[in-house]
Amino acid sequence: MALFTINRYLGDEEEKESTSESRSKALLAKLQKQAKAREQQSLATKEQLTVQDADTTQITSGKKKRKPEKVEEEENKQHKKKKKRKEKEESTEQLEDANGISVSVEAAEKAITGTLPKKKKIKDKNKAVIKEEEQDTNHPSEENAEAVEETTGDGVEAKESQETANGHPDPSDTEPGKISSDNSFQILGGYMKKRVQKVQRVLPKWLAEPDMIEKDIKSNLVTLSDVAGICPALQKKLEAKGIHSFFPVQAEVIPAILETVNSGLLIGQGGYRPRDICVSAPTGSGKTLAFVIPVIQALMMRVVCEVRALAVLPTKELAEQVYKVFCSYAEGTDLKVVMAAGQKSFAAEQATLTETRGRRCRSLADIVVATPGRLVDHINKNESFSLQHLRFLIIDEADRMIDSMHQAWLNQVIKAVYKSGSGTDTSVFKRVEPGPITVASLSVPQMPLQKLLFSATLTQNPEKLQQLGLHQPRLFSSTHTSTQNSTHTEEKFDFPQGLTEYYVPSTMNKKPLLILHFLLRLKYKPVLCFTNSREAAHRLFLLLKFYGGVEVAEFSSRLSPTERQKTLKSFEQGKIAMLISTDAAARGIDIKGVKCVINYDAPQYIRTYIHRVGRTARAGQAGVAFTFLLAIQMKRFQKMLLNAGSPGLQKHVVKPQHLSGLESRYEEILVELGEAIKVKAFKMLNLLHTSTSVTVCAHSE
Ligand SMILES: Nc1ncnc2c1ncn2[C@@H]1O[C@H](COP(=O)(O)OP(=O)(O)OP(=O)(O)O)[C@@H](O)[C@H]1O
Repeated sequence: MALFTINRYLGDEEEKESTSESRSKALLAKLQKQAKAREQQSLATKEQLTVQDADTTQITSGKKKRKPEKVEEEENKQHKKKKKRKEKEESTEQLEDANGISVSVEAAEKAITGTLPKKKKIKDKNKAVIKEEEQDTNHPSEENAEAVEETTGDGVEAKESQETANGHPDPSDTEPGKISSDNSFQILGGYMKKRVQKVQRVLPKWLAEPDMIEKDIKSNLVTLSDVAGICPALQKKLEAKGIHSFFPVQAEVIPAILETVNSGLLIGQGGYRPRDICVSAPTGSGKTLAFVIPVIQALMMRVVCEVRALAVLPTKELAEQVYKVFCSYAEGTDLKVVMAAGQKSFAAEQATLTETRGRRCRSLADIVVATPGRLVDHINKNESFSLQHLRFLIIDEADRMIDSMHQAWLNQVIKAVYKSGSGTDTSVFKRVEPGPITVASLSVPQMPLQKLLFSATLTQNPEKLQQLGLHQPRLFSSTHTSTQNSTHTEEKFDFPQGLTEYYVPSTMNKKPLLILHFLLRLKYKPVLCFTNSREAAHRLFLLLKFYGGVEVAEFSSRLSPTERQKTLKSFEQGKIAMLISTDAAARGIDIKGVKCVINYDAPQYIRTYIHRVGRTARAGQAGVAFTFLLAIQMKRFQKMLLNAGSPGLQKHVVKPQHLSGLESRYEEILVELGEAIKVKAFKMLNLLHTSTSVTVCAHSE
């Protein structure tokens, strides 16, 4: 007895037949029937074609009835012209034939192939009809001319072939804008201008629906004990440093990170890899503590010293700032924090990172704070530097760090993290670069690497974020981006609550007087003033220094890292009334007590603006920002701020009489400055000349 019966469906008729022979017979009969039907159909079509060719006038009149009067008139005019042209052509053709001087293309083709092309055959038939009619009437009517035109050419042929192929009329005949008054060719596209449909912006769910962070710091403080998971020792330390409650971003993000280490550092919650965390919160909202506290809390019970947390920042100054915060909270624990940002020589940094005794290397750091360049140097040149136990990768100023991805620093870090992934290691420290989840990949738990991203202007561009290779990211944000009706491409950002923004209409010549007015007459000190280039910062610094009256300093790449460090310290201590800086101090720098930011040169990009003005109004405090705008910059700047979600930009007009008192001294200063620059340039030239001649002498010796 057969175990299985396979039934094949062969149609209703076949189902009735039981034997295979009868089934195939039935199938054959069916196929024959179909073939016969098709034969008959094609015969009928041929007959129809002949009838149509013979009686073109009838078809034309039938078609004509369907056309509106205006179209008909237009067509008649066109056809009259064409008819005349055709008659002319035909007469020349006939003449040429009669004289035997020229041979037409069709005749040549016929001579070669023995047949005429299909289209030409129809055309010839029609020509014959015209000739007959001409013989009859000697004056062809407009109707006849139209009939000739309508039945000749591709229009009819295409229509017929379409009808026979599909069994439906050609839709191009019924579509407006596609009917050609001249059917000798077929128009494929319409003339109508169509509005291009805007593409709806669709964000991934994690970006579109973030965990919301309250914007108002002051009215949303959370007491330290209300945030779960922080040990009493750390709470004490916070209080000792004047932190009595957490800011909203800290109250949301700290528990979320601590939750991912509930089951220990080696595996994520429930054995799963923890989700990466992205935080987008305004400048000065306390993002640094939002990662420092949970990382210290998670690592403080560690037994072996290995690099478990790595914070990457774009500049030396920022790295140093974050390093100091880590150090202050790691104090009293076994944790060792090391900075690798190029402040010291490579060898000196290497000595603080690793130690080699005999053939054994060991890490001297639990937490490393680095800039991308130096980090890559240590990965490539320091063999003892290992990231194989890295648990947290913190990327601060994440949007800026994405822009520096061309340096491929992240790839190098990831490579170093999964370096030991040979597949033979079966310990819990085994690390294999995560791929698609399979039973095999889940069978051995491995220590996860979790990325923590922070920025005040985190990009919402999924394409850019994708470069970071995030794992099921979770976003904490104070701005909600609606996915509904969001066809615009502008990104919205959050501005600090205590910030008041002004623009000051100005001209190029008035800008130096304006800055003098703000510095000498208004009580906004200390002021942080931004220019768009280091040359501009230096010129302005010289001008204000020559003018005198207040202490000013410059901050740019013109200074060495040590000079910059000193300058920042003096500014923080209140020894400098105005710091003139390039965008080197625009991001992340936390200087307490900055009451006012002045954009001497208007920033070109919204992100630059947000970070610059974010140096004031920090930690829920109040602050003002002024931007000097030339008339030509006004419209674009206002639009840029409006699109970014600025709460309001106000106009601040400085009356000319306020500046007039400063003018005479300013003129004198310009002369003095010119002299000084000349002397300086002369000295520089002299110096250059001496050094060149010394070199030449040395070479000649
Ligand atoms: N809970 C808190 N209570 C009091 N002050 C705090 C608290 N948290 C942070 N601060 C202070 O707020 C200031 C700004 O914090 P932080 O530098 O972390 O801001 P940020 O969000 O990183 O800013 P930016 O985006 O500009 O880098 C710092 O001086 C910090 O000491």
